[in-house]
Amino acid sequence: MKLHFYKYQGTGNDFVMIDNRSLFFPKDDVQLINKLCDRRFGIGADGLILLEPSKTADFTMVYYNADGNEGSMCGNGGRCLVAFANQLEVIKNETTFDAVDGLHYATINNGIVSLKMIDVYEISTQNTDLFLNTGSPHHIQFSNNVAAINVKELGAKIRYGAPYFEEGTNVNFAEQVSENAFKVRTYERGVEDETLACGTGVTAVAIAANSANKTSKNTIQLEVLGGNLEVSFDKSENIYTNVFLKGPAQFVFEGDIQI
Ligand SMILES: N[C@@H](CCC[C@H](N)C(=O)O)C(=O)O
Repeated sequence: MKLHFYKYQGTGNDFVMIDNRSLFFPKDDVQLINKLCDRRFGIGADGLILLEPSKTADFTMVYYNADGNEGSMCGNGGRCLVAFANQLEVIKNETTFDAVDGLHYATINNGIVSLKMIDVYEISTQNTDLFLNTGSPHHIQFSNNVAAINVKELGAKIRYGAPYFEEGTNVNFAEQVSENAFKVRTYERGVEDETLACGTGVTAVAIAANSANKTSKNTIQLEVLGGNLEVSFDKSENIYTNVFLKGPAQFVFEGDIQI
């Protein structure tokens, strides 16, 4: 059987997209999803996303990590899915869609997607590091030189270590470059490697930086290996609301693969 797919990327975080409005895709086939994401034996991607119907919104996002397992929220994947829904003419320039962490509002203008993320109520500290959930769990370590870090090695050590163990976390290393700008490198759970960008990760870094008084700004620029993202939010009594993740989301190619 041939499977028609679309490939998208957002600041180098790349995704296989499937139009699953007819619900034909075998969602429990972990091996198949893992193979489709494999960069040698498949299409190659950090994750796979199904666009499905929704009873309450314009569409539903179902996200799988490259290892084939269903993941938590993916910020860059969500932004790419909005661009995909726009390409399929499911939406125009504005949408609300369903995802694993609830409803998301988004807009798309000239390839730039702005995606509303969940509110953040809780930020915990572990020595000098921070942990918070922006739809996916994120550990954040601030550093003076992220270029010098072995992200795969140190990221894996933190991801599998206490207090995360098997369930794990994504791990972000962040370096402040100005009052409102940070460089970020991320180890992604489920990819089990460094990716070129992570949307929920840079969202977590922006909020953590504000919470740790590294910046008083509420619009933060994030430089990742695959490009630039922007995160903005409102803050009141240590609660972060109206959190938006903004940046490019681009169609790369489409094709058929034998499965
Ligand atoms: N790349 C994603 C994060 C994906 C979620 C993650 N790997 C997990 O399930 O923990 C993003 O852009 O947010």
